Amino acid sequence: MAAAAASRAVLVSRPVTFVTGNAKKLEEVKSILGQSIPFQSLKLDLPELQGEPEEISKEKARLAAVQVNGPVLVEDTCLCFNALKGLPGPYVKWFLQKIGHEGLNNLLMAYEDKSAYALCAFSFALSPDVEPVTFLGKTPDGQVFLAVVQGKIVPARGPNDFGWDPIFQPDGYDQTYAEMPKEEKNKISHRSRALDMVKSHFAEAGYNFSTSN
Ligand SMILES: O=P(O)(O)OP(=O)(O)OP(=O)(O)OC[C@H]1O[C@@H](n2cnc3c(O)ncnc32)[C@H](O)[C@@H]1O
Ligand SMILES: [Mg+2]
Repeated sequence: MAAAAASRAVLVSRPVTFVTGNAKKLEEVKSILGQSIPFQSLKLDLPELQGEPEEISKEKARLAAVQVNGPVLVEDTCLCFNALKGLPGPYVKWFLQKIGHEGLNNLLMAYEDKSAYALCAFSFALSPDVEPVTFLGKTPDGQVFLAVVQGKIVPARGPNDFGWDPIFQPDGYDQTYAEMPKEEKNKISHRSRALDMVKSHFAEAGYNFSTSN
């Protein structure tokens, strides 16, 4: 496999830039990718767009690629409540800011079903002129998203240092994301599942990115 990829290596004269305004995302991406994909980062507050996760993520990549004028990686994260047909989804940032962990729990008060899923939609654009690729791992019928972790919404437990981590308990675990050691979250998270697809795509495409500008 490695030999096949190497034989059709595509040399890219610029490094990949991961664009985000969120320091915690960056920390996780760094620790999940390790040395597997060398990248640089740029702190930019991209617009909070509306729509389906895939479209939001793609549009973020288009906007970021124009700013960077080179290869970019971005992601958009959603927290989706099944009882609310997927909301707050991509709008969770505002919900969290306005009503907090307790408010998010209260949204589900009227429902027996507390199940939820975390989804990370990464997009990669090779340049501003190339249509971005999005990594959701969707099956042809659109039902299965590989970049998803199923779980449930619980009253907040654990350190409050990253978003909605204290209220999301993944299926099969008795700890919330916030209670888990970071390495454990990074092994099983929506972000690491999505990054597995990014890594495979880069390997298949044979990209060999420059490490300096
Ligand atoms: O600049 P970008 O990359 O867009 O960063 P952001 O903070 O605006 O992030 P999103 O638009 O993707 O909004 C997702 C919201 O979910 C939060 N979030 C993202 N990943 C998370 C994770 O793994 N655990 C808990 N909260 C997370 C994040 O802090 C936001 O409030
Ligand atoms: Mg954002």
